[in-house]
Amino acid sequence: MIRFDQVSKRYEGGHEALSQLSFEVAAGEMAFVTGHSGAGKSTLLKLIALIERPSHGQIVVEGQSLAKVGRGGIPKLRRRLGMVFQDHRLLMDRTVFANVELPLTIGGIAPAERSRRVRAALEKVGLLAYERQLPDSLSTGEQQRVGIARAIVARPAVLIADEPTGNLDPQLAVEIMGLFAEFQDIGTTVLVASHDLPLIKRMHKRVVVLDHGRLVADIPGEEVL
Ligand SMILES: Nc1ncnc2c1ncn2[C@@H]1O[C@H](COP(=O)(O)OP(=O)(O)OP(=O)(O)O)[C@@H](O)[C@H]1O
Repeated sequence: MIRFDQVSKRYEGGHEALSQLSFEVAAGEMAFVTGHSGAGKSTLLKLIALIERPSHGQIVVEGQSLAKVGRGGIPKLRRRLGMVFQDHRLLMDRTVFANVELPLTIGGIAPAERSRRVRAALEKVGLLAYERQLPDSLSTGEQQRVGIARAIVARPAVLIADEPTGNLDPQLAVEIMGLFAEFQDIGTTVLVASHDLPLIKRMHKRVVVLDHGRLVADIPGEEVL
């Protein structure tokens, strides 16, 4: 679960990127965050991942108040959190397998278990045949799927994604969103930032709308037509 309680964020020297934001995404729920460019979508996700800290208010992830997580506790929190970025941030000099394996290596998982889980994650995103390749030899969409495999390999309770389909063709974008919905089906809490309204509408999931850092609408999935 993810809970924001009266959260505001002001960047140093900047205006307020988020203003008194309150909402909750229940465990096992999937929701989209949308809004214009600069509305605060990325900021919201960065606060969940502790890439940024709020100026005011409280954020709780999986029952843990983030204000109580110090620098030293960040890796532990991130182990329960899968993160997908638009630019996927893969290590280009490592194989697909090694990229996906990374969170498990950091998490101290034994090699045999790591291999099993990496292959399961690659199979899930349809890339098992590419495990020995370098990311450069893959298409943009395939690289994005490697990023998703890396985000889910440690079976996080919460999956957050920032514009995960931003540079993909429409067909592939639909497939990627379908993958996120599958993770929700197995109990993962999923929060996806996207400005692709036609795609969001196809998914029939809850939509939280931001406008200049404020929550201006919260539409339940069954009302998303
Ligand atoms: N590191 C930063 N320092 C100062 N201001 C920032 C910083 N990051 C974001 N902002 C500002 O905060 C506001 C919200 O930005 P944010 O990136 O969260 O919006 P967004 O909805 O994700 O936009 P986009 O769709 O263009 O990615 C914007 O006005 C942006 O200029």
